[in-house]
Amino acid sequence: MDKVFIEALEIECVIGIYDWERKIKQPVVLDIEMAFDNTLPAATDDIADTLDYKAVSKRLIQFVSESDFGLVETLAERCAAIITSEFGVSHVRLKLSKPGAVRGSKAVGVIIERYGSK
Ligand SMILES: Nc1nc2c(c(=O)[nH]1)N=C([C@H](O)[C@@H](O)CO)CN2
Repeated sequence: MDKVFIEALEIECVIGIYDWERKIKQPVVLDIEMAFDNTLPAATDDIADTLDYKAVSKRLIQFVSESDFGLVETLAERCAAIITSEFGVSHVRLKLSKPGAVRGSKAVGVIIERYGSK
């Protein structure tokens, strides 16, 4: 399966279940793999025939930076839903990391895979 990927997209947002976390912004990092067909854009060399990683990144930056969920699970699910519903992606694997959330770890978070209707 061909994939477009976005690696280590860091975005600041309100995220966390504790009172002190509701008052600050913290970074989350997204690693995303999205199914697509590489053969058509490779034949036409036209951005209109592919999944534009810049457009996906801009949409997620807008959404995540304005979000204020408690759990990383909720934020990850909502990001995956945007990718499948708004960009017509048939399969997405999304890793959402929260660096520095647990002392001694590099990051914690969730990895989810979701399928779109297309
Ligand atoms: N599975 C999860 N566990 C925890 C979460 C979470 O979002 N999902 N969040 C927290 C706190 O917000 C933590 O990140 C603060 O350091 C704890 N466990």
